[in-house]
Amino acid sequence: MTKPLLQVEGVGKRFGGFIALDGVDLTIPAGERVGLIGPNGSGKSTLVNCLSGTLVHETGTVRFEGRDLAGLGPHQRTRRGLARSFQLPRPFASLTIAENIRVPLVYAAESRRGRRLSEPEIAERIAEVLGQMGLADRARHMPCDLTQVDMRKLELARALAAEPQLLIADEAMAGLSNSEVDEIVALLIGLNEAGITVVLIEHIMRAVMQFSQRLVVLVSGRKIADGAPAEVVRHPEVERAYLGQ
Ligand SMILES: Nc1ncnc2c1ncn2[C@@H]1O[C@H](COP(=O)(O)OP(=O)(O)OP(=O)(O)O)[C@@H](O)[C@H]1O
Repeated sequence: MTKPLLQVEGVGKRFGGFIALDGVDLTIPAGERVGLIGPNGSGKSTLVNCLSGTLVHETGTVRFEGRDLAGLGPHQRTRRGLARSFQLPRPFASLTIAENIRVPLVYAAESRRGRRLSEPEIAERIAEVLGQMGLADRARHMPCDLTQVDMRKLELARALAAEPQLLIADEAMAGLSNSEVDEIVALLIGLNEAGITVVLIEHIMRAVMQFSQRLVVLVSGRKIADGAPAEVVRHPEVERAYLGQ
């Protein structure tokens, strides 16, 4: 069996008396494309925040490449190879698209590679990331000039610039047209084929089914299904959660 890249065991998180995550277990082998779904408020973003270090969970462990991430903040986790993109893109508004890529590149990728990158290497890598995300002709633009779909691509590009092994894409497609959704799905599949393990959190089921090799379902902070997408969507508890029966 492929060695797990991410191992989540018994992760629990409360907000006051409210249980947002209730003992979630999740193992993700390197190379997989995983969809994480669940109704609104089921705990998806809370789980991602616990994995990426923006929230501290009260119970359980998160291991990445076998190492416990307890005590590590978001930036340290990014440097270890776990990157995420945000539901609401947060580019540096006063920097060009290329400069927006440069920041995580210098901060995280240099640390991951264990050496400083030369200016030509940085320029080459920025061009590569922008090319991968279909933003090559936007390098000198400002974020405010981008369309919504290009803004989503920039958000993914910034995560990608850190050269992650695991990319968690949190609702990268909300509000996009069908063809734009297809474009983002194709980009994410491309990243996976280039060797990055990708977890997609998404409400657009067509995109989830197109993308996922495996589907994980959270309901009320509990994992209720985990397996082949076609089987998981037929799971009675999943149908109940989505149809509200
Ligand atoms: N900082 C917080 N303080 C209090 N409650 C919170 C906080 N963050 C999340 N919650 C609650 O925890 C529950 C899970 O929220 P979460 O955002 O993880 O759900 P989600 O599955 O990502 O939802 P959505 O699909 O709508 O983004 C919700 O009931 C939410 O109101």
